[in-house]
Amino acid sequence: MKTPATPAGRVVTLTANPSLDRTLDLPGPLDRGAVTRLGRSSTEPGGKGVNVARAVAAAGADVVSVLPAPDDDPLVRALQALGLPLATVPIGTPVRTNYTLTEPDGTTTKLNEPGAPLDDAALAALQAALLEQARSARWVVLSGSLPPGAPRDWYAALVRALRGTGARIAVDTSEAPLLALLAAGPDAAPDLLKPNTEELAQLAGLPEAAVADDPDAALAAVATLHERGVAEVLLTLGADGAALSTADGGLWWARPPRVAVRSTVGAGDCSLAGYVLADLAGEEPAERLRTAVAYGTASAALPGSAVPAPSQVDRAAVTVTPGLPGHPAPAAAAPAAGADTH
Ligand SMILES: O=P(O)(O)OC[C@@]1(O)O[C@H](CO)[C@@H](O)[C@@H]1O
Repeated sequence: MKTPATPAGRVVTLTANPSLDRTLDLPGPLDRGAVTRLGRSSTEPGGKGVNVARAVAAAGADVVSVLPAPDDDPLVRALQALGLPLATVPIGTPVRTNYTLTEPDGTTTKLNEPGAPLDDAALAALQAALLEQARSARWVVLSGSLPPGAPRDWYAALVRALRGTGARIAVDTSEAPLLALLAAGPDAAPDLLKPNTEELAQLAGLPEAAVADDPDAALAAVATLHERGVAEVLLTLGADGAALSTADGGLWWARPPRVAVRSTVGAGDCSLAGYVLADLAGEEPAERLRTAVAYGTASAALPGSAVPAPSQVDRAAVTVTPGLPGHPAPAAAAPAAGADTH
């Protein structure tokens, strides 16, 4: 496995619903109804696109994070302190706070607020800021839930508007915005979609276990995404790593090493960042997948929403094989390395 070249090209991320991520470390299993004395707690800038941007920036690549927030919001100040290039659209409502409860065995519980509502003017300003930044981009990453006020098919409208820029488009979302995106037709299909098994099941109209436990069902659901115009599907599989399926028939599975999981929050975002970084470095699909899983694994070993530096990412420890040989069911109970439940 050769050392990847330096990533070349600009990445733009959109986080329409950013967050401050407040992580509460529980001393034991969550005791519902009781008073718990907390150990460490911390607050980090978050939101899926923000996490992708932070990981891309940590790798030294050119990135800008587009998001709505008041100019003096703690999220903006935290990202400025990290030196992350920002294109913010000012709004009047503070950024939401999302809560993460982590238990000593790695179990992670997320409590996400709905987010600051965006009116039509804010949505138009956000789209304009995105298109302006995307003009010089190799990749545009649209990530996370949509805030109150955004139409559920907004990502579809953005993909259509972005097509003229020539940038490759990745989308990572769930529930209604995901369903609306895939229902919108091939002209709204992103180049890359990053579902986890829960999101793939939402798309297939099946319970999660039906695709998580049955590779044939998962592959059938992925095939329908290609039929709807999605070129590449990066399917994150939690403890089992990830699979990459390409519209020209390529299929690989990457298995992570086992590591002690601190927090799975942001592991999927870091996987997506790794994939994009490898693409910017000119890597072939199987190596893009390897890098994605290495980044997701490194993220899961870090606390809260922390993103890994390249020195913490071990690509050589990830095994990539064609197809889905001996595909085991993802661990249902205990989260493990690379787990992507959030
Ligand atoms: O509510 P959404 O937008 O679906 O997800 C938001 C969020 O859970 O995603 C990130 C982890 O992927 C966190 O930084 C953030 O709190």
